[in-house]
Amino acid sequence: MRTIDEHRREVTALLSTIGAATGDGAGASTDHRARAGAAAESGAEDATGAAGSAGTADDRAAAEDLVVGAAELAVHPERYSYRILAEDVIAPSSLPAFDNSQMDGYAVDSADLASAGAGRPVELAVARRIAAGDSFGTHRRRTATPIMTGAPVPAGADAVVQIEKADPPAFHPDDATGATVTFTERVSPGLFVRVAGSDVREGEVLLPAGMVLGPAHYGVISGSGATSVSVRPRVRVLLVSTGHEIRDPGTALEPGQIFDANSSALTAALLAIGCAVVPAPCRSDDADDLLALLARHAADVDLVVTVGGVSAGAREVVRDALGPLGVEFMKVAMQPGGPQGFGLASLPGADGRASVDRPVVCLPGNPVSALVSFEAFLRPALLAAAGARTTARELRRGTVTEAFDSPPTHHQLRRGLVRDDGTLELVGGPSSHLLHSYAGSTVLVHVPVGVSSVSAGDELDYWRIDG
Ligand SMILES: Nc1nc2c(c(=O)[nH]1)N[C@H]1C(S)=C(S)[C@@H](COP(=O)(O)OP(=O)(O)OC[C@H]3O[C@@H](n4cnc5c(N)ncnc54)[C@H](O)[C@@H]3O)O[C@H]1N2
Ligand code: MOO
Repeated sequence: MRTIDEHRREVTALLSTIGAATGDGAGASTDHRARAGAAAESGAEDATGAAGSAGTADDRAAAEDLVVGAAELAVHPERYSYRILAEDVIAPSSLPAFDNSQMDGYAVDSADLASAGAGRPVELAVARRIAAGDSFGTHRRRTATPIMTGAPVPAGADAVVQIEKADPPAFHPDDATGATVTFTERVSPGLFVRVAGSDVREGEVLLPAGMVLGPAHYGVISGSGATSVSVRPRVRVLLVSTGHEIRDPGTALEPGQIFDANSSALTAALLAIGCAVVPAPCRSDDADDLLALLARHAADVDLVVTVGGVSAGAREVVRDALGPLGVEFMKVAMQPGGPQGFGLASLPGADGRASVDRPVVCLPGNPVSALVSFEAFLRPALLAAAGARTTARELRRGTVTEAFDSPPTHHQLRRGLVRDDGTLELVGGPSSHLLHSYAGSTVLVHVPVGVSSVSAGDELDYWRIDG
């Protein structure tokens, strides 16, 4: 039996072949594949070796150009979710681009206020007002220049005094003549001046390759004046949930049949990390039916994920169909999610076309097992394959609120919630059919191998699953 870490490493190594292994070119558009070296370049674990085994991957684009702008984001939101930078973005300009005021107030030369203090007011003549958007002005000594937040600090001024600290503590009207203002505090040079380049300098790395783009990233891209960035193509996943008992929600069930939960759950999980998903359930336990389904779709995807049909039943459609084609099945010392399979499979082509090699990952069919397996293996491996800088969820430690048993031969992943006081509350039992309990959870709590009982107050690792 293998450990969670061993299995994750092997699945990660397999998925690092995405692009390289799909070297037949069938159905591939050149701008839609990750290149062979992509995962290796981004530091994916064990990415060497397996990558580069097929020669035609280099002619596939490793990146797509993504136009960045509010209108595009609003009109095509699907293009912008979970995009991963293909290369470093270099800052085309400094941020801020020029020295500007952090406050509404008066730009001054700090030397003019050197003698100011309580009972020692310094009175300055009020100069012409500068607003945000005005061009660079010049500041004369022994004056105070009214300046608004974001306006360029005029040459000759080196500090800004907030309007609240001035006397009077409000701006004079535009048309006031001969106005003066009084200050009773010294100021240090640089006070409330946002210096050009203090956030990022022109030519520096604005965002590194592998960054997953979110609101602040899109903002800083636009704020620096860039209009597009280079992102990784989405990894295309064929999702095959299996079982002759599963039916589409909305249809009538015969006795013994159940609605398909896994297709929706795994599609959502894959979309959430930026994959393009082709859901194609196989409602049959016949290996030939599954192979025919794979033949129809495999050439158009980078990865096949199956769900169900991997345990020890009399007919296990996934084992039966894919075992002979190169997929290995094994048990991981994890509960739920014990039975697993993966491998590079030589899949039949449609309509007599040549077979295609595709990485295949086989998850167990119990819905909680499938989602936990996604969390433990598929998610990190796919993120590495897609070139993400961070592939692992952040591990935290928390104190559990109740005692429970755990199988000492297995890692156990229990579902739970983090209470307001930071303690961990378990949700539902350990069984892998309890999908409703999973839906009410925000964390997975890890009980390591070797632990047979946990007491209230014990500390365990956990990670969030709600983001
Ligand atoms: N004799 C043994 N039996 C089982 C073992 C074992 O080691 N020896 N392992 C158990 C464990 S652990 C798991 S997990 C499951 C894995 O089974 P399969 O991957 O073969 O999955 P299925 O048998 O197809 O389904 C299991 C369970 O989940 C339900 N299911 C399947 N697909 C869906 C779906 N799309 N939506 C909702 N529910 C689904 C299915 O009806 C079954 O109840 O095997 C144990 N057995
Ligand atoms: O290990 Mo299974 O995945 O409990 O249901």
